[in-house]
Amino acid sequence: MTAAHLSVTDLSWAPRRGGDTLLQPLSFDLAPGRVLGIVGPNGAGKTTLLRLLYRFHRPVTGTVAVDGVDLWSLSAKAAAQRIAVVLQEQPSDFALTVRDIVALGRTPHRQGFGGGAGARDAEVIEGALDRLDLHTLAGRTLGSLSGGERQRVLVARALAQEPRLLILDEPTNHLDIRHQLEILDLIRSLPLTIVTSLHDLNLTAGACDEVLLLRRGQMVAYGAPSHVLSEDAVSETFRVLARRERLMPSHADHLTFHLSDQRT
Ligand SMILES: Nc1ncnc2c1ncn2[C@@H]1O[C@H](COP(=O)(O)OP(=O)(O)OP(=O)(O)O)[C@@H](O)[C@H]1O
Repeated sequence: MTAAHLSVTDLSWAPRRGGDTLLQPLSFDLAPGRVLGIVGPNGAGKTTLLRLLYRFHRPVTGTVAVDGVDLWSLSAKAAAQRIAVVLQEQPSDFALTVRDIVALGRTPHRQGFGGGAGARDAEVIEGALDRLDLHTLAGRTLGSLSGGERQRVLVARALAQEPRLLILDEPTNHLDIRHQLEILDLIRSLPLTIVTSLHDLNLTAGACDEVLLLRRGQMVAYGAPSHVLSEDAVSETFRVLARRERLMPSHADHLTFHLSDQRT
């Protein structure tokens, strides 16, 4: 696996040309192998930004470049050879087995319509099943799995795509705390560049190298978690009273939140 360099310049988006701009121009640079967490209140534009990064939305202004190549200069297939996505929506292929679903990740690498699966495909699929510890579930149908197991299958499918950039939309949604920690641990261990939206700010601080804070379609801050997730920035962006404490003996920072209007 090779990690991508992601470079975003003056990127903005509106549903229609001349319509309301839902994402104001923003720029950032993510070095290969880094994990970026995108955080912000409901409706801040997290999913919109991710959709621009995986070439679902075409920018109104600006560019998304992966290893120096503008995504919109690539075919959809060539983009899918570089970028894989794990979305919140569960697929409807409930009757397919886990191995079938993971094999779908090879689609962008197949030659022509109905191109056959080679020995290398089989090797990559087994590797992805191994990494997500899915061998015992490989023959089960997706519909028979728990939400956490399904999430692992979707990550395995994304890895079978052999991307350089992996994008995840709220990968911890619907997972219990153990599975949340496991999925974030896994994300950290992958030798890829990763962009993920997350709601839990403490998990974000623990799992990400960089954080991008969005509010009403605008980038409020970008950088190290300790810098971006300050009490003031979090309080203002989420309209709460945020307090940061240092936990002992780990020395990790931990945010707690209160409704500000409870004190007035
Ligand atoms: N295609 C669209 N047409 C019109 N409005 C849209 C479109 N896509 C998103 N929006 C609006 O843009 C805003 C940002 O939506 P987005 O889904 O990116 O937010 P989010 O930060 O991911 O929210 P959440 O945390 O609730 O998932 C919302 O107000 C949403 O209704």
